[in-house]
Amino acid sequence: MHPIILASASPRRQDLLTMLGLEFKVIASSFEERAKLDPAAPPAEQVVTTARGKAEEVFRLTASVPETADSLVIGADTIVVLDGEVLGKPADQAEARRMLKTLSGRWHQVFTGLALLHREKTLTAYEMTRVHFRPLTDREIDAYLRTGEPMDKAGAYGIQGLGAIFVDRIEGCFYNVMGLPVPRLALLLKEYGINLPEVKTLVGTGD
Ligand SMILES: Cc1cn([C@H]2C[C@H](O)[C@@H](COP(=O)(O)OP(=O)(O)OP(=O)(O)O)O2)c(=O)[nH]c1=O
Repeated sequence: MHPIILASASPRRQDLLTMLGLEFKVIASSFEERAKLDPAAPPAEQVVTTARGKAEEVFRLTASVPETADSLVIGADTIVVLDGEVLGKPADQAEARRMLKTLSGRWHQVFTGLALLHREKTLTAYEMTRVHFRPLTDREIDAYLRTGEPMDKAGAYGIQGLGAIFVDRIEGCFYNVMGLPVPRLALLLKEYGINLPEVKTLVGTGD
């Protein structure tokens, strides 16, 4: 099995790969995320381009070293999109407050792009999840900001954390919002011969 390298500093992404029972190393990518992006490009293209950029930067390091030349490098990128506006990680509290106010009481989309780079094959994909926030009061937003949770997350919220109290509807993959579309990633990993444990259906197998 190819050694897996996660090109991400995101603790959520590390948690999700661990949840899948995968062994992997982490080499964070310092790829300049948004600098080179065409802001008019479709969100799916933006997250795939950025995920690929993150993975490529790490792949260049690992591919040139014999011990890691057979590695499979995984890059990911998550953005929140509302009315066509991309909400990345907030620059400061003021921007986080503005993001949460615009998300309040409305549907938005979360896109995560994936890039899997191996010397023999590169695969990319993206997933989109629709998330609805109930209306938020300014007091709730300020209290949430004081927790610090918004600051390292696209759209200034963490659905897997306290941000869960804002979400009253979701359509699509939950883990995609958190930063890794797990079902889609499992399908891509099969293309590299990495088959996550077969989950036997308990009904009707008899064993
Ligand atoms: C919407 C949402 C985003 N996020 C996180 C996932 C990502 O870590 C972050 C989006 O920023 P990213 O740029 O995708 O990732 P990152 O900077 O955290 O890590 P790296 O670039 O090294 O891979 O927002 C949540 O944890 N929960 C959520 O509900």
